[in-house]
Amino acid sequence: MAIGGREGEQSGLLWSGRGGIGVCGNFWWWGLAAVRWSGRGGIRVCGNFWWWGLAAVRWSGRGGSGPLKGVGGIETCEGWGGEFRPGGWGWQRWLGRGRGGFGGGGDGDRSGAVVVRIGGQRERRGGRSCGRARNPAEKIIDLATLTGACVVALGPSIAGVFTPNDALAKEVFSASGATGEKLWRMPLEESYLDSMKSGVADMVNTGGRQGGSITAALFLKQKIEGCFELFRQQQDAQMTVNNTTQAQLFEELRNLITQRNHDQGCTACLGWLCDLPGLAVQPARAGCAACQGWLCSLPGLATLKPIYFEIGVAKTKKGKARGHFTGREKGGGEVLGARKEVFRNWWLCRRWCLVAAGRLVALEIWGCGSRENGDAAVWRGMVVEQRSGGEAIEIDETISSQNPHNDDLSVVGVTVITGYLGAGKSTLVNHIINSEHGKKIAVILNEFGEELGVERAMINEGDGGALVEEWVELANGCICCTVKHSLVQALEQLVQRKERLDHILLETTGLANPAPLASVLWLDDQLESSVRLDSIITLKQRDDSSSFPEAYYQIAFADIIILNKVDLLAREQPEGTLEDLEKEIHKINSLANVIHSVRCQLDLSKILDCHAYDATHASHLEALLEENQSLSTGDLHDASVRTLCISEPQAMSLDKVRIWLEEILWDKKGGMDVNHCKGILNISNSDELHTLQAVREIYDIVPSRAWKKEETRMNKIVFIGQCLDEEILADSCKSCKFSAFILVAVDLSIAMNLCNTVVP
Ligand SMILES: Nc1nc2c(ncn2[C@@H]2O[C@H](COP(=O)(O)OP(=O)(O)OP(=O)(O)O)[C@@H](O)[C@H]2O)c(=O)[nH]1
Repeated sequence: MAIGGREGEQSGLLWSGRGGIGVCGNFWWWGLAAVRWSGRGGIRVCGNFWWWGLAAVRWSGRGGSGPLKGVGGIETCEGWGGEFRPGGWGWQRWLGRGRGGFGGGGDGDRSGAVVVRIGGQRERRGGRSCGRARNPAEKIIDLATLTGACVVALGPSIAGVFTPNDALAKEVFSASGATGEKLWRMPLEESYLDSMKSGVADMVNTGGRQGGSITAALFLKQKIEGCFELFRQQQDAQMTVNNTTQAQLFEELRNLITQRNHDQGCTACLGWLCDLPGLAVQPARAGCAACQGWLCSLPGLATLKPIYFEIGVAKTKKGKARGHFTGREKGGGEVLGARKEVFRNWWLCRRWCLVAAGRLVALEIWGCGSRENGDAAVWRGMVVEQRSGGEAIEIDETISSQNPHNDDLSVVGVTVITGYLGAGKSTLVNHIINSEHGKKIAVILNEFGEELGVERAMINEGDGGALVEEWVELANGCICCTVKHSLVQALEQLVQRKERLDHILLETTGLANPAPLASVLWLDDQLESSVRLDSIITLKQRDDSSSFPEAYYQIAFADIIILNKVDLLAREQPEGTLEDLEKEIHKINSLANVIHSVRCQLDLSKILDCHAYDATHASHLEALLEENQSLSTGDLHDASVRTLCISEPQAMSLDKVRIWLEEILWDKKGGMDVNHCKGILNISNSDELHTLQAVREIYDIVPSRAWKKEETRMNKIVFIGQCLDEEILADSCKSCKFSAFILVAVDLSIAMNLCNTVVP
């Protein structure tokens, strides 16, 4: 995107690309071999500058005397991408959308807008603080995969170019002519913006499948425009700090850190971004520059209070100062278990990304976690590092602030009740609310418009309706697609009630696919959300034919399957039918607990408070995996949904497991489509058994308990999905074995050639 410069100003060029933890963290740590599909833009930019040596980068933004022309900005999207947050995908889970999405929509990569936006601002700030480049970058080239839609349109060898600026297009095309890189100019069809209207965010981040790369580009354009004008106005006001010495700047940062009011920032940045001069593009109360209020207005996300986290500073052999993860809480004890892993990974990622930027930089580490006493907390540490290898300064003020919203941390379990048409969902809801359990239960019903009120009428809520604390009807669409936002709002209202609920039942339509619901409800423990996904229950009856794909998915994602109407089965086909049905279910999902019932009359302890997605629930998971030891693996190339179990005795590297899983879950390695996945892992250098859970592309690996002495340490993973290939899974799994050697491969890209050719 080109941003028009001021009169008389020499223009700078900013290369921008999105990076996330799956990308940059692994990338810098494990080498380029770990590059993920998503976020490659960031990698391209990193790669260019890394290849030539960071010393070559001139942050003046005008080429200067360095061999590279331009400025590289790898912006790491926190909050909206979820990738940088402790716990990995937690934020996305809440948002319930794809990678990097921060408007209300399905696809990711649009966070490039924020990348470009903040990147542009930071470059300006970087220039200012170094006292060199007073001009901002006037041209920005954002390298983005645009969710891959451009590859669908143009194939793998031609890159699409979107810009409203003909001069910049000409420049880029002349560079492409010189380098032999193939580019094709794509239209920015403004009328497509109509498909991106949102009732929740300022716009959705995707217009759907059609014209996917165009709507992605429009989204970027939309977000960038206006921002720079605002920034320019602010910059004028802030020029006074241009000549600030570095010592003053440290002081300035230190003051900002200690003085700011964290209640003003959102949980994406806790005011860090919005308070820094030049980054506050809008008032903090409306959200900071990182999320524009989108994250902080979501339920459950504005409930964290910050505390301080210790970062050590050491000198490298070359005398360069570098911060390092100490594993200690400031003034407190050791950070343990899941949090330690989470923070360590996050730290690695953040450190590398920002140090790689090679300028005066504030390194920051923060994240969400539970303290042992149950308080919600955000951990924060900060190191300010000098650009050219000078002394590092550790800022050691402890930051603490009270959180007014976080008095009650009890979490309400949500049971999703799904099942094909007429399978008995309402019968089960009826049974639950009419049973003796002493719980305050709310029911969320999802109905299509024409059925409005019918479902509710069919449920007998006792005399005067006293048995149900709250009814919420989500009409006019299926909960897994069109009314997902209403679901979030409904949950928010329910958990904010004065009187706490004990449980929420969510009855879907017969055609719902539970996967998107799981991604909305399955939250990170660290996020301290007020709701948690307790389990997905699927009602199954004999007549649910396998020819209905929804019925397949409902079984594949289920934690509990109620084989209902067994009275009819016994009456109509007494011999062997029940066993056959059970076998059929187990072929699809051998991890689910199958319960037989007549009119859903069953023991509630088997279906409520199952904690199927909790990190602490390892024993149940282990038992399930034990039963799956002898799974049949025949007939594996069949496209139907089925279960496959692989095991590997040797310890695995956690980072490699993540890379491996992401290739399977995100990139669909070997054409496999994994719906659901559970496992226990033997992680190298750890005495704890780790559990793995995945629903679609969302996954979680957490340490669960210490390995027992008498136990044989083992990795065992069960996959449920389509086109599963045991050979590919087992072979590729071997690549996760812990090894001290790392292969680093360097990928030269289109961006690399262009970067050296485009004259800013
Ligand atoms: N014989 C028999 N009938 C049952 C059983 N369970 C439910 N039914 C009946 O099956 C019919 C459908 O049950 P519902 O609970 O309404 O099923 P549902 O899944 O909510 O249906 P939809 O919302 O239309 O998808 C009702 O007439 C129930 O009385 C059972 O175990 N045996």
